Formats: sequence, structure tokens, C-alpha cells
Amino acid sequence: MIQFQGVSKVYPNGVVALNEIDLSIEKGEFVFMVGPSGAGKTTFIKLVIRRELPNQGQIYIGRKNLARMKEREIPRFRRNIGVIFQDYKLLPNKTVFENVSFALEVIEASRREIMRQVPAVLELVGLKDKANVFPQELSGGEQQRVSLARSIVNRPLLLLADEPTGNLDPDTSWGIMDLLMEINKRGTTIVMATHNKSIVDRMRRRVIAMENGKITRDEQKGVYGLEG
Ligand SMILES: Nc1ncnc2c1ncn2[C@@H]1O[C@H](COP(=O)(O)OP(=O)(O)OP(=O)(O)O)[C@@H](O)[C@H]1O
Repeated sequence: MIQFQGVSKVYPNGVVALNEIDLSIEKGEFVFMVGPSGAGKTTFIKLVIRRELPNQGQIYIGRKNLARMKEREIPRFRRNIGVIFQDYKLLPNKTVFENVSFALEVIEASRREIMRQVPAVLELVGLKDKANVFPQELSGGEQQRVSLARSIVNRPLLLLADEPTGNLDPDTSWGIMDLLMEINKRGTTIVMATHNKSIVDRMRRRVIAMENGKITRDEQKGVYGLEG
């Protein structure tokens, strides 16, 4: 699903965010990326969705070599990838329903499809009753669940979550994790960057640890580790 071969990313200011990364993530995996602030986790995610290009090395997502992808192919490519960031980036002037349906409208889903998928996904994240309220009327955890609903409504093959439980209390965080596990069971590959030690330690999934742009550890059924 994701393959990095000798990938380096140097930002224009000279910061080496990723340093010759080799990595393979298979379809259906649930992977945690851990490591101190600045280790390169967000940069990794940006390269996977082709928001940034590497200075060196090859990236394959599915069978696609990202360096060979044409600009006009990018929107279609991104349709198969869901992304969640810590700041929820919800549209303030749209209701919960509209925030989620927007993700389907941009890919030109039919009205019928929207009326079927949006209520189903709001039910999954436990927000069926909040469909008509605006983001500012929701708690942080509820907003994060809307963001999650929006990123999975088009049933992506791959879900990238950058610190999705940041700023959330433990119970709410576990609610988000239950949803991610459910989505993973349904076949979506998940990569989650996080500083949440208790979640990583309890889940015992694959853990890729990064530091200074390098992979320092890659373990099946891993733990967060001593750092952070
Ligand atoms: N657009 C950018 N321009 C220049 N440098 C950047 C840019 N984005 C990130 N960096 C630098 O690249 C390095 C890796 O950053 P990145 O955001 O990937 O780390 P991270 O592991 O996600 O950190 P955090 O846990 O704090 O989110 C850092 O030194 C950061 O300052």
C-alpha cells in the first residue's frame, strides 16, 4: 500500500525532515508512528498525499509512483485517501451534515449517494442527532468525530491520522480509537502519528519510531518506548 525507497525530504530552509527512509506498509495494516516533535511524522504524511515531493528516493502508493503522477491525476488519487489532522479544519458556516457531505460533493457523488452515506457515517461516529448543528456548538471530541466522519465517508483505502486524539480527554480518545479500529476492520489501512503513549502501549500494533528524520525502531505489536 505504501512504499518508501531511500526517501529524503529537505525543506527549502535546509531542514532535513526525512533522511533516506525505507519503509513498507501493507494493505490492511494499522500502524502507529511515534517520535519526538520534529521527528518527521507530519512530513511523512504530507509526502504520502503528495502535498510535498521528496528530494530523493521513490514513493509508491498502491502501484502509483508519486513522482510520475501528473498534476491532473492528483485529485483522483487523493479521493482514495482520508486525512485527519489535530486541528479539525471544519467549515464553520456549514452544519455537521454539510461538513461531511461536502467531502462527497467535491467528488461529484450523486444526491442519492450523499443521502445514503452521510447519515450512515454520522451514525457510526455517534453524531446522528447533531447533523444540523454547527461546529462551534460541538465539543472538541465531537468536532474530531465530525472530522473523522468526513475523512471516511468516501470509504478511503488509506486513512492517515495526524495526532487525532490530541487535545482530547482519555475517554473521548478511546472513542476515536474504537472508531479507527472499526474502520480498519472494514479494510482501510491506517497510519496514525501520535504522542499518546497510553493508547500505543495498550493497542499493541505495529509501531514505527522516528527521530531526526530516521526510523529508529519498527516493531510488530510494539510499544511507545521510553522517549516523550
Ligand atoms: N514547511 C516547512 N518548512 C520548513 N521546515 C519544516 C516545514 N515543515 C516541517 N519542517 C521541519 O521539518 C522537521 C520535521 O517536521 P514534522 O512536522 O514532519 O515533524 P513531526 O514529527 O510531525 O513533529 P510533531 O510531533 O511536532 O508534529 C522539523 O524540524 C520541522 O521544523
